[in-house]
Parts: sequence; structure tokens; C-alpha cells
Amino acid sequence: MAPSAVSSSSSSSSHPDPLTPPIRILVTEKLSPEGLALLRSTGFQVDTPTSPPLSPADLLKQIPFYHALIVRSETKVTAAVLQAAASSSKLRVVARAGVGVDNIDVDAATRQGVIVVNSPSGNVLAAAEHTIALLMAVARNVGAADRGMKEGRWNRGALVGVEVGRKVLGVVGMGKVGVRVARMAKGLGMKVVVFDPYASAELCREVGVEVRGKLIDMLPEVDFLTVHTPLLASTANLLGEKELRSMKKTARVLNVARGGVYNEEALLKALDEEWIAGAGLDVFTSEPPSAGSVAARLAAHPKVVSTPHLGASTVEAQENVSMDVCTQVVEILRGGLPTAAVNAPLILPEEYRKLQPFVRLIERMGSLYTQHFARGRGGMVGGRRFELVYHGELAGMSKTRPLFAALVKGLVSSISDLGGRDVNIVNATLIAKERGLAIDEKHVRDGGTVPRYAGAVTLRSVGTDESAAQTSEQVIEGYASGNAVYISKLDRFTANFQPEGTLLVLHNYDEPGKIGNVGFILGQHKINITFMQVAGLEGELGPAATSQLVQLEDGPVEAAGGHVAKEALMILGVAGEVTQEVLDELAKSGGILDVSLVRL
Ligand SMILES: NC(=O)C1=CN([C@@H]2O[C@H](COP(=O)(O)OP(=O)(O)OC[C@H]3O[C@@H](n4cnc5c(N)ncnc54)[C@H](O)[C@@H]3O)[C@@H](O)[C@H]2O)C=CC1
Ligand SMILES: O=C(O)C(=O)COP(=O)(O)O
Repeated sequence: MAPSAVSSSSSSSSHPDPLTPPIRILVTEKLSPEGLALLRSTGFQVDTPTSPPLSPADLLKQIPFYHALIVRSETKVTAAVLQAAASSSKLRVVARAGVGVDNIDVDAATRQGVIVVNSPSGNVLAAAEHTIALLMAVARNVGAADRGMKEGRWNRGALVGVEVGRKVLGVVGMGKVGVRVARMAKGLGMKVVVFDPYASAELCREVGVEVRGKLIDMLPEVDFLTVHTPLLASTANLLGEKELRSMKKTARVLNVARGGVYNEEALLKALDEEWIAGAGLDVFTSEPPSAGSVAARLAAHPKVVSTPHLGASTVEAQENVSMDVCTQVVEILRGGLPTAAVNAPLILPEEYRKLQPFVRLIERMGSLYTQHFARGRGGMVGGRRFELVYHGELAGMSKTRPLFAALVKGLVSSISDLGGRDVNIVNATLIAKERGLAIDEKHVRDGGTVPRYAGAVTLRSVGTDESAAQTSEQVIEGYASGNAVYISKLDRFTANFQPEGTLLVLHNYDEPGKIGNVGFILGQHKINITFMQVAGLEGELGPAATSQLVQLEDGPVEAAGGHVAKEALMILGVAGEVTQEVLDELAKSGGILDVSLVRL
């Protein structure tokens, strides 16, 4: 059923599509025709906005019918919208034809596995130019002069302005827009000072701006102030009463970023009480400002030049953003990768059913590696060479990027924070490089040592460092059966356990009484054992077993009963708090070689 508040069109497809047609795309705001034509040329059904636009209630009703949603700044893609979309599991992507994604609940989208993409630079020149337009308009009272002329007044005396050349412009946020504004302002003969705690010092030097360490210290020196930060919890109300009071009475402020970066009530007061001289505002906390709101009073204020969120509204910018996001939507709906994902996942929706168990398996193998081999045994993850060997059905797959990303994620996420970044398909290669992880992928069609499973993986690691400990080979093997994943080999031991929850891996001599001792220690600490498995040496029953005996100095170990002790791994699933004290007690218990605690 076609939605009532939108018109639709489609054309036949020349490309195979992984989703079941008809593939439907909802565009809720005006988008340049170039992008729409691209969508239609792929055979997708594109529903474009009609007048009046979809209400929030209508959007909730319509969204379950769509695979993609394309918006600009007016549509609020709330958690409720994403929840409604989840009812049909169709929605793959929300595309923002522009920069700011503050109107999209990105976390909720991530939780639902919906990719959010934007056009990170398609409209930044337009936004910068609009900032300069407002700068000049505010300096020369262009708005009031135009209004007066249209109303038949010739009031030159009341419209004397100020020059911008040789004045100081303060820029808050030296990102893509901020840098362009700074360059243009320099071209106008202004001195530019900037505040951006995350800006590159080199870039600032290159643009020729002076960096200030504290916003509050910069404010008293500026004649004009412009903000170019995203709207985040940390930038909301960045400019409040205290900040505005610290400025010159002749200063003028600009906002082509987002309503709310200046506290609107404080700004209104600053204008009314003449703490500052004027403002140029393109954005407001509610758009359009609701009648009687502070935003509406600001827009109507005689000292304000206001525009209705026109920063990105140029023919060129709209063509850019339209093509940027429509190209990405097509790519995602065909199972490919976006170029500007705001929340890139580890795995794309299209690949989900087939790859998901292996992504989970490999992520857990990576995490098990780090916690068992590297952390548990004082080794390292960085500086090692890893080999991911795909067997069985996986050997025939060419698109293994999510598996590579899953390994990087598993290896690094349990040991350190990623500087605020989560590993995903877009950044995995970069993060691996930063961490010094060399990862090779191999496809082995003969099934290797695990031929009985439909899809199995071997993770092998060799140190690139000179020391013996770092060069030794370490191996983990695993396989997926249905949705469940299993570890079938850990180091030299043949196992069969699900890598889940909290695990204790004890490397020990396989001799009587060991299990009882371990159980006793855990019991004393009120730790429950949820499962237990003893993993023997690989090929234990065959001739290889004898060569795997533990060598301590001169010869094989004599166990308590006088027989030769062999090594084993005891793998325990546990529930309860495993403290360092517990680990130390276990490690000291007779016959235990080492213990590692693994949380998966
Ligand atoms: N009015 C309009 O039509 C348009 C508005 N925009 C708005 O402009 C914003 C900026 O766009 P871009 O320059 O492309 O973003 P960007 O991400 O390239 O730059 C943002 C800059 O803000 C800085 N920043 C973040 N928190 C800060 C803080 N607390 N104090 C100082 N600096 C901080 C960042 O370090 C970064 O350099 C967008 O998020 C969007 O909201 C963008 C395009 C059009
Ligand atoms: O790209 C941005 O962040 C903008 O603010 C542009 O908004 P718009 O697409 O014109 O509604």
C-alpha cells in the first residue's frame, strides 16, 4: 500500500538487488532531483514529500514500509521512529542530506542495526558563505535597510554600520565550515582568533589564525563571534549569560551552526540589555520558531538579521548533498559499503544472516586471544602478525571485510579504550595499522584440520619481535553451527566449548584431584561453575601425544601416581566475582601452570 502523504514513482532495475523488491525509499524533505533520479534509475520506488509534509505521527505509521529514509534537518528521526521501523525489520539506512545529524537518534539507529550516513562536506562552502553573508548584513544593517525601503522609508541616519576589515573575528569550532569562514574572513582583512580544543595546530598555523586556549579568555577581544560546532551535549549553551556579558558592547554574534549553541534566553537578554550590539541567526532551537517562543522573539528582534536555516540552501550544495547521500543509499541497499557512515556497523544488514555467526565467532576468538595469550601470559597484541584462515563455506566467500573488522575489534576492545572510537567496517584497517597488527586472510578450500564443519576459522599468531616468547606461534580454531559458535582448539589443546560469559582457562598437568582442588577454591569464594571441560593435547590418543609431554628441565614430569603427567587445559564457565586473589590462589594450587580469566 502506498503511503497517503507522499507521491511515488519507480522505474525498472538493470541491477540485481539483494533485497526482495519492491525496495522503497522515503524522502521526507526537498532533495535535489539529481539524487532522486539516481535512486529511480536503480529501480527503487522513491516516495517524495508532498504538501503538507508528513507529520511525526504519519512518519511513525509509514516508516515500517520502507528500506531507506532520506531526511534533511526538519524530520526528527527519533527512537520511536526507529522502533516503529523495527516492527517490519525493513529499514536499512537513514541518510541525512547534509552535515548535522542532531535530528537523528544515532544511538537508537545503531541499536537497531540501521546505518546512518550523511554528506560530510557537500554543503560546507554554502554554510561558510552564508556566515559571511550574515556577517556583512549584521555589520551594515542590510536587513533593516531593506525592510525600511520596502516600507517606503529612506532612513540613512539610523542605519550607520561598522566595517569588518581590521576587526577581530572569533571562530568557535575550526572544522570544515569554521576553517572556510576563517579563510574568507582573513580575505576580508580581519584578524581571526579561534577556540577549538580539538583543532589541529598545524592547520591553524596554515590558515593564519591565532588559537586561544579558553573560550572565556577569547570573548573580550572579539568584535564578531561565529560558532561552527555540532550541537552536542558539550556544545549546548556553550555561549550563555556569563560568556555574552564578557563580550564588548559593540560585538556582534553569528550562528549558522545550530540553535542552542548560544543559550537563546541569554542571547535575547544580551540584545535587549545591550551587552552586545547585534546578531545574525540562521538557526533556532525550534524550527520554524513556535509563536511567542524565545526563538521567535530572537528572529523578530530589531538587532537581529535572521534567515530560515538557509546555510545549506544553494543550488550547488543541494546537488552535492543529494548525490552524496543517494549514492550511499544505493550502495547500502545493494549490500555494499557507505563512504560516510556516522555509525558504521561491523556488519551490514545484507550480510547479516550469513556472516553474523562468524563475525561473532571471530570477534570472540580475537578477544579470547588477547585475554588468554596476551594479557593472561604477559604477552602483547600489538606487533604480532595474525593469520585468519577460512575453511569450509567461508573459504568460498570473497567479502570478508566484516570478519577482518571483527578480529580487530576482538583483539583490541578488551585491552584499551579506542580513543572514543568503536571498531567498524570503515575504520578497522586504520585501527589495525595504528596498533601494529598485521593481519593476513587465507581461504583454504580443503577444509584444513576442521573439515567436518560447514564454516570454520583458524586464527594463528606469530610475533614479529626477536624474543622467543614473542615469536612462538599461538593458535585458536573455531566453528559455527547454526547460530551457535564454538572453540575447537585453543593453543595445542583440542576443545569444544562456547566462547561466552566469564571463563577461567587453567593450564595444568592432567592428573587426578585437580578438578576437586579447583572446585574447592572457587566454592570458597562463592563462585559457581556453570560448565567445565578438560581439553587434551591435540592428537592425544595418537602417536603425537608422547611428543607433547611436558618437558621440565631434563625430562617428562612424574605425576603423583608415578605416571608421566600430560598437559591439559581446564576450561570453566563461572558465575561470581573472580578477583585477583582467586586467580592467585588457583595459580598456586599444585600442578597448575597458569590461569587466565577471559570475559567474552
Ligand atoms: N546552517 C546550516 O544550514 C548548516 C549548518 N551546519 C552546522 O555546522 C556544524 C559544523 O559543521 P562542520 O564544520 O562540517 O563540522 P566539523 O565536524 O567539520 O567541525 C566541527 C568542529 O567543532 C569543534 N568542536 C566540537 N566541540 C567543540 C567545543 N566544545 N568547542 C569548540 N569547538 C568544538 C570540533 O573540534 C570540530 O573542529 C554542523 O554540525 C552543523 O550543525 C552545517 C552545514 C549547514
Ligand atoms: O547540513 C546541515 O547540518 C544543515 O544544517 C543543513 O540543513 P538543511 O539540509 O538545509 O535542512
